[in-house]
Amino acid sequence: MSDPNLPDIIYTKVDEAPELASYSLLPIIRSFADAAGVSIGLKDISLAGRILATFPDYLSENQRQSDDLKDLGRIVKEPEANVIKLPNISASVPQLVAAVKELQGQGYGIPDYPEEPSSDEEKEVRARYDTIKGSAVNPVLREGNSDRRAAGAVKRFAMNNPHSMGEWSSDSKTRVASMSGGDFYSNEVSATLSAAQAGDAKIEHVAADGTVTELKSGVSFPEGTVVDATFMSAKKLDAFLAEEIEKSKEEGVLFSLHMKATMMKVSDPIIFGHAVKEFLKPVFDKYGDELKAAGVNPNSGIKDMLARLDDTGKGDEIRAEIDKVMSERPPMYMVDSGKGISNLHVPSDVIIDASMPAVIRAGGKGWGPDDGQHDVNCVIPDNSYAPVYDETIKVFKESGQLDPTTCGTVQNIGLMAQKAEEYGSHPTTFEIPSAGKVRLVLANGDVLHEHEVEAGDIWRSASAKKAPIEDWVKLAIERQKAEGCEAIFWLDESRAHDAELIKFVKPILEEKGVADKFKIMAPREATRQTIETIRKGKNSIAITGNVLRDYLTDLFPILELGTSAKMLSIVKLMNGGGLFETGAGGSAPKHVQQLVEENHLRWDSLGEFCALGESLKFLADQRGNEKARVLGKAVETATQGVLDNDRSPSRKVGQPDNRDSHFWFALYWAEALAAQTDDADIAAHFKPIADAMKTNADKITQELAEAQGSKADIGGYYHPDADKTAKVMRPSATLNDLIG
Ligand SMILES: NC(=O)C1=CN([C@@H]2O[C@H](COP(=O)(O)OP(=O)(O)OC[C@H]3O[C@@H](n4cnc5c(N)ncnc54)[C@H](OP(=O)(O)O)[C@@H]3O)[C@@H](O)[C@H]2O)C=CC1
Ligand SMILES: O=C(O)CCC(=O)C(=O)O
Ligand SMILES: [Mg+2]
Repeated sequence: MSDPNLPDIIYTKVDEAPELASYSLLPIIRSFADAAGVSIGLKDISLAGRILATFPDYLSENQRQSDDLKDLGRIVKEPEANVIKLPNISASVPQLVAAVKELQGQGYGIPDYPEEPSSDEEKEVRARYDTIKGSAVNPVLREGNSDRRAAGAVKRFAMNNPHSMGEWSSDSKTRVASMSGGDFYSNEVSATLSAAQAGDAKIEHVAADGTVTELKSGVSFPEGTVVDATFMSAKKLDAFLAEEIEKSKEEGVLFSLHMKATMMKVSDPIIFGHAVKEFLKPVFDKYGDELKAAGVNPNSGIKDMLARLDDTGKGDEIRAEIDKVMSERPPMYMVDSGKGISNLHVPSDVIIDASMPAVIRAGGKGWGPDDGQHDVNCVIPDNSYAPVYDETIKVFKESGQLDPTTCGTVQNIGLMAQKAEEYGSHPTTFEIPSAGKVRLVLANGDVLHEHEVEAGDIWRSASAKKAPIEDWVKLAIERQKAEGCEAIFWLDESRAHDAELIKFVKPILEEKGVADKFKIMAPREATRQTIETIRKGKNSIAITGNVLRDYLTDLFPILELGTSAKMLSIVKLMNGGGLFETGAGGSAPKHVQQLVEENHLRWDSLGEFCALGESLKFLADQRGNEKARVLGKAVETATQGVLDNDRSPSRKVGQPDNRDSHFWFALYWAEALAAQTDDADIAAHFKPIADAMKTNADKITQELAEAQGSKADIGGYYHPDADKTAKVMRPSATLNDLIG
């Protein structure tokens, strides 16, 4: 083994709801694994943890913490890697700023986040914070492509216990709006590099007067890399937004914007900022200078803007103007209508992968400022992937919503390894300072791509390396072979990047003699075809690029299972290790609020159970650890037990929650271990534990129930107090004794 100190399995410390759940679940996992000699390590990839690890020079000795993300980034490249990754916060600027403030309040002397860095020191601090911002963990850990699907048992359970689905009617006014040109889709160019073109490339801006400014150098492109470049025109974006705001009003629907400001951390907050400015245009026209002087950055949303109004010296006047403009605008899609939090308040509140499926599942309805449900104009400016939602909505209007009791399932094989596609585009995305050209110059001096741009345009280059692309096609072939069902490469031959990928895909399929088993279809056509397939009760495999991986693994699970939390999410690391992600959803901030207010945690850990089972099985296969196999098989039985006996958490206070589901999981796990005959020692160890858990089941669930109903103090949001949180999340003394 390359690293003798590597634990058998590494679990991850994260944020928000999944981290709260870990306080209860991880002690159970550790105690069971320990009995079978399987070691479980822990690495901190939480937002707060990453901030502290980035600023050791600002902290006292005992406050410092190791850079676990860096360690993990190394570990996932080792063949023995076996990591269970829970979802962490991909922080928007407001989230990052809030986390910094909380840590400062706890006595950590870290610097403020410089919104507009001017001195060298501020620029250095800002550069460090920029490494923490947005999707900063996944691109590092995902050194493999993605395989996401619902386990058979989970899908069967959903068919027998369907979630509610809103009804779609053919006269719904809900629709998707995208730009008619000038977007990333229409400006994209792409090429695959030859050996002569490989090496370190650079990106340059050439101003109208010929001045050349280097935007980025040392962008490493090995031979065979697919290199794209594209831009979104700021002018066309603004005109489009203005038109859609007007149209929403005329059509009597809610205005909504769906972006991925967290994962697409450079481009999407800028697009979000354009929407804020356009929606409040009269305010910015009138008070632009004052707002700028007060540090208002539209990319951070209306909430941040409101908080800074008093610093303008014209707080009341501007507030009145905002209210006036809002009353003239179409009603906005709300995040929390009760608290007046709109779609444009915080860039990370409405995240497209979760938000669009929610609208679609609800029959095309969103919440308006009047606390009522209405049809929505779903604005998704770029056309690269918007057609998926547009077509889903069209199909549902034509022939109704899906029936979860009969529909088949959509699995996904997603290209994401080694920062493929948009994941690697953050350092090569720029808001253009002045009109001119942007060009991408290769190591040999070739100008590979060039665009005429104007000030404010958003230019970006993304790339995908050859080895990950080939690995992705092979993974798709394996999966199709295992399932024998329809398999579609969601690639659009009229899109530059996709056309390059198709040049890789076709020869591999031919060479392996499986070309007849696969279709290649543009996202819109693939959406229709796939929905038709699953409507007939059959299954389909969607083989997609990185962004569609993200979108589809929320969209279809939310329609089929009611949530993406129940997905099995496996990343076969390219160097041989395994990364087992828990579910396909996020970190559910709403769930934390509920815990703090009424001590009920509705987070469903089914994703964690599935990942644990896979991780243990992988340990057994990879290293011949037969005790891990015994543990892993029993995890599957326990997961089935949680489903069969309806032990998943409920949404309402006073009913069993996340902690109850962990107790039942532990009981079923112990029973399965006691009952198995592959390892007598393990059976003997767990027999008394299983018996004691069963005998005390009433007492334990009683103790858990008594904890609910009042406020819970966990001593922080981004950096909760470990002792307080453990106390809240482990309220049953009887269970704690049994776990030991
Ligand atoms: N690191 C990662 O892999 C990912 C991180 N994120 C991050 O997570 C944060 C929140 O993202 P958001 O888009 O709101 O998505 P979430 O998936 O956290 O939340 C959307 C909704 O999904 C439901 N949900 C998700 N997971 C579970 C679960 N385990 N049990 C029960 N219900 C669940 C909840 O619905 P309800 O409230 O109706 O119960 C929740 O409110 C952001 O910071 C984002 O960047 C997002 C995706 C992946
Ligand atoms: O990397 C991110 O920020 C989000 C990832 C995500 O949503 C997903 O993988 O489903
Ligand atoms: Mg996602």
